[in-house]
Amino acid sequence: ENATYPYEVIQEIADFITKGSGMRPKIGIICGSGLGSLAEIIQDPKIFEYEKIPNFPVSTVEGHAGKLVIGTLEGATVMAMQGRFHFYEGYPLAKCSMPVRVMKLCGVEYLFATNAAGGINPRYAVGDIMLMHDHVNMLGFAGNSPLQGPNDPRFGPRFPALVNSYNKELINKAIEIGKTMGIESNVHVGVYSCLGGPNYETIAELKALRMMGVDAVGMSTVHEVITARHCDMKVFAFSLITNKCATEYSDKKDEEANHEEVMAVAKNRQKACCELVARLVREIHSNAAS
Ligand SMILES: Nc1nc2ncn(CCNC(CO)CO)c2c(=O)[nH]1
Repeated sequence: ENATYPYEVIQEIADFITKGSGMRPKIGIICGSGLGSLAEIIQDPKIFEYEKIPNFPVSTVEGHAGKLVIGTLEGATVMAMQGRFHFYEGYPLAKCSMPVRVMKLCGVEYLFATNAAGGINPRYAVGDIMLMHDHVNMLGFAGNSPLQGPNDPRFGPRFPALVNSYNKELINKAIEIGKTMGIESNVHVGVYSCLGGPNYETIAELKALRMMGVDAVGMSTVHEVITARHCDMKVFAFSLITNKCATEYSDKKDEEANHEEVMAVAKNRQKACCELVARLVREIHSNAAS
C-alpha cells in the first residue's frame, strides 16, 4: 500500500498546502478523538478540507472533522490535522500515516501526536494525560507496518531503529509545563499500545497488555510515530485517558468503553490539552529563536 502514495504524490500534496497557504510549518499536530480544538487555537488559519486536497483520504469517524489547519501558534508556524485516518476504517497503515509524510515535505520537524485512550495502568484516572515514552506495536507483531513494501530512501532507511522514538527533552519539558499548570498529579509518563479496533478490548486482551507493561491502549498513533521517526522527525505524543479499562472479570457494566464517553471526556479536558500543547510549542519556538 506504500505505492498508493509515492514520493511524487506526497510532494504534490505538500506543494498544494505550502503554496496554497504561503506558509512552511515547523510543527505538525494530529488531533485525537474529540481533541479537534487543538486546531482551533491556531491563529490566522488557512483551512483545507480533506476532500479539497488532491489525493488526500477522507475521515469517516465521528469526532474527527476532516480539516487540515495551518497557521500560527505561539509564534511558530504549525499545521494540524483535525481528523486522522484509522486502520479500523479499512485504510492500510501506510494510508493512515501518509499525512505525516505530507507534513515532512511541508517542512515539519516536530510531530505532536495526540489521542484518546483507555487507561490500563490502575493509577490513571479518567481525564489524566499520559505522555508517551514508548509504544508496543501490536499491529506490527502481526506483520502490519506503515513501512511495509518498497522503501523510498528519500523518506528514510529500509530498516529504521525505533529506540528513543519519543523525544526525552520534550517529555521533560511537558512534565515541567504540567507542574506549572498545577496538573502534575494528572500527568503520567507511560507506554501506549495500538490495537486494530473498531471493537474495544476483551478482558483477556487487557490483562495481556497489562502484563506487557502497557499503560494505555488505543487504535491509532503508533504507525504515525513509526512514519515520523522513519523520516527523522522529533516526536512528542500523549494520550488523554477517556476511560478506565477493566483488567479483572467483573459484571460492572460501567467499565465498558463507549465512544460517546470518549468524546465527552475529551470535550471537558480539551482546555488542559490545548494549554499543554501551546506552552510546549512556545518553548520549542523560543529555544529555536535563541
Ligand atoms: N478501552 C479503550 N478506551 C478507549 N478510549 C479511547 N480509545 C481510542 C479509540 N477511539 C476510537 C473509539 O472511541 C475512535 O478512534 C480507546 C480504546 O481503544 N480502548
